[in-house]
Amino acid sequence: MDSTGMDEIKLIGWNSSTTPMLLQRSQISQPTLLDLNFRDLSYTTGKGKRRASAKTILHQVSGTFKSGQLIAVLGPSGAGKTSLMNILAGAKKTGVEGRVEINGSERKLKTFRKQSAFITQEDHLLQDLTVEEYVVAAAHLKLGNGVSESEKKSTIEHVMKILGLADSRQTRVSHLSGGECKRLSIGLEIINNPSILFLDEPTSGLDSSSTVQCVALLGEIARSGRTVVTTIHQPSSRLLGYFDHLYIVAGGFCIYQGPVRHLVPYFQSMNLNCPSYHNPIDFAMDVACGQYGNVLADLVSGVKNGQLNFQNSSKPSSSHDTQFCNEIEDVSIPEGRKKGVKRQGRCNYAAPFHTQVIVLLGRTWRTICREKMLTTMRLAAHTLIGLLVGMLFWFIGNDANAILSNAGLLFFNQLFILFTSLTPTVITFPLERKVLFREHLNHWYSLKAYYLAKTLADIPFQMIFPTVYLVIVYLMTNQPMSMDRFAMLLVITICMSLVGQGVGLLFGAAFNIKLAVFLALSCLMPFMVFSGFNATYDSIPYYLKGLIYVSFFHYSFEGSMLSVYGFGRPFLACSQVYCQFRNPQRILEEFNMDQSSYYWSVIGLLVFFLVVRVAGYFALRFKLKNVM
Ligand SMILES: Nc1ncnc2c1ncn2[C@@H]1O[C@H](COP(=O)(O)OP(=O)(O)OP(=O)(O)O)[C@@H](O)[C@H]1O
Repeated sequence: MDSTGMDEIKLIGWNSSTTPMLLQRSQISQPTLLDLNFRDLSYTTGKGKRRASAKTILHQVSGTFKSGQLIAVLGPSGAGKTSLMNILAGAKKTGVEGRVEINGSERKLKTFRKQSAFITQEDHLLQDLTVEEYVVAAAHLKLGNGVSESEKKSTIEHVMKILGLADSRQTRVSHLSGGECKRLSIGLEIINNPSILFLDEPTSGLDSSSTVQCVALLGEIARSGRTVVTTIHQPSSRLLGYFDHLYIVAGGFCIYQGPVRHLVPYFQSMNLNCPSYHNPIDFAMDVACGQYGNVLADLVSGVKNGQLNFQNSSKPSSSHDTQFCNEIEDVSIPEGRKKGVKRQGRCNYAAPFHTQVIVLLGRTWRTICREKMLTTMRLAAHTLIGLLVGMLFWFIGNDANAILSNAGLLFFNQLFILFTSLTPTVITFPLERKVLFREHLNHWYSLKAYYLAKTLADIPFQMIFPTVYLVIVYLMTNQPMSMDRFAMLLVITICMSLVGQGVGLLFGAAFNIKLAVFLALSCLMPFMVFSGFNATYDSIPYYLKGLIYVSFFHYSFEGSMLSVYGFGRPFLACSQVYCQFRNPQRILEEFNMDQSSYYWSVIGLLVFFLVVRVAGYFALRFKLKNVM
């Protein structure tokens, strides 16, 4: 490519309506040339803890995938294609043995993640962003501050044109078709010019025309020097022509590796003749499924389980010794190509930490604001429940005869705020986690940046909803008309909301939706019992007294009571002949709170907020390390 970037490559726009277009090469078309070589890869599930259930999915398979090639990984269902793909992409590490090399040297996973991209079968995308917003955010995160704004802009335009998404730039992801979602997923990953692209079933769910265009596009991406590895289910004969290299897996073994055109001769060399006018892949799948007898062992040894690359000779022979196969060449980069290879830099993210946080913050805010249904429902719930509670406890706040009811109201407030902040998070986060996993795996941003942005983005919403609720309830129940007391109660309520959201995040990070909802709600019960409302400190058995200090309900209830009855509040009104609790100090004594400090309650809640946030971060980190 010339330095002005004016070389042209022919790329096919994906829309069936568009004709092949000539697009200028930009920086996205000059990747580092990387050959991928793997030796004796085995993958066993259920190892260690559950030895009885251990299952070997891949059996010492080897192979070589070269740059500039479009490689299809094929095989019957359950053969181990996805497992192989996950391992090669670095998305699966547990239970894996063997060696993966890049240009002849052992793969360093951190560096490799920067050089490669993995597009999973399901498109885990944020549904409420538009195509343009998604691509712009990806460009800022993946190209970093080293690339000028104008370059980023031209790259964004280029990617959108290549993928035929220019007309859908203002369309939200939730409204895109399956094919458009797939194109977007590919576009987001090629924006920073990765050298190796892994795609798991990129054509699943696409119609035949979109499938051809998808594979043609992948072929063009490969031609520009990238190594493109994709799993695919039974490609048609027409589709087969786009692939350079086939890697066929059956029962966790490699039964063929080599060029597409040599597949039939390879089977012939094993006395397996593909019927005329038969799709060779259909034939290969039938063979792999055992429909032509027990020939898998011969096929596996024919290519030495992937160590050999089958090359047809001009004279077919029935023998299947190595005369038909070339030992896989040394994959270290030829001298001539080394010049074009960029130095593999230190493994850090393209964008600095603060840029990652700013971009993620903007993206998260947009998403939250656009989740109109959820946001409206939350606002409506806080308003309606506030009104209902206000009517139920109408004007009891200054009535010395309704002390227990008022204490119950203060306890309920905290309970309500906790659940309304916890539930949306615990339900939505397991889904959002998949987006995080995909983007983090593809080296978009660090987990720390994501987590900080997530925490900051949620804070305004955790403040607004409790404020709406509290204003309504406070006024309708006639709590003391003092700005200071209202502010103190509001601080406690917002802290409780933040704790609730943190608990939701912790459980949402660690478990799937069903388990997260069940466990989060169950685990809250003991905290609730030790709030000080249901049982006072004096009434709790001595060996359980310590638990009151680890209950954040205790701090929120105590802080609420002190806000309303503490700080020298004057005597309450009495509507009866005699009221036992006219003196607010007596009320606090009754609840064992006369010696308590409001400030310790706030500190207690803030400590909980920090603890659950940090625990949530480590739960995510653990998941990221172990799910992969
Ligand atoms: N974590 C796991 N625990 C137990 N078995 C597993 C696990 N992961 C994969 N397997 C099994 O390993 C085999 C290969 O799975 P894999 O998803 O790699 O197959 P595949 O070739 O991609 O199949 P398909 O084409 O149907 O997607 C399957 O039998 C699957 O049930």
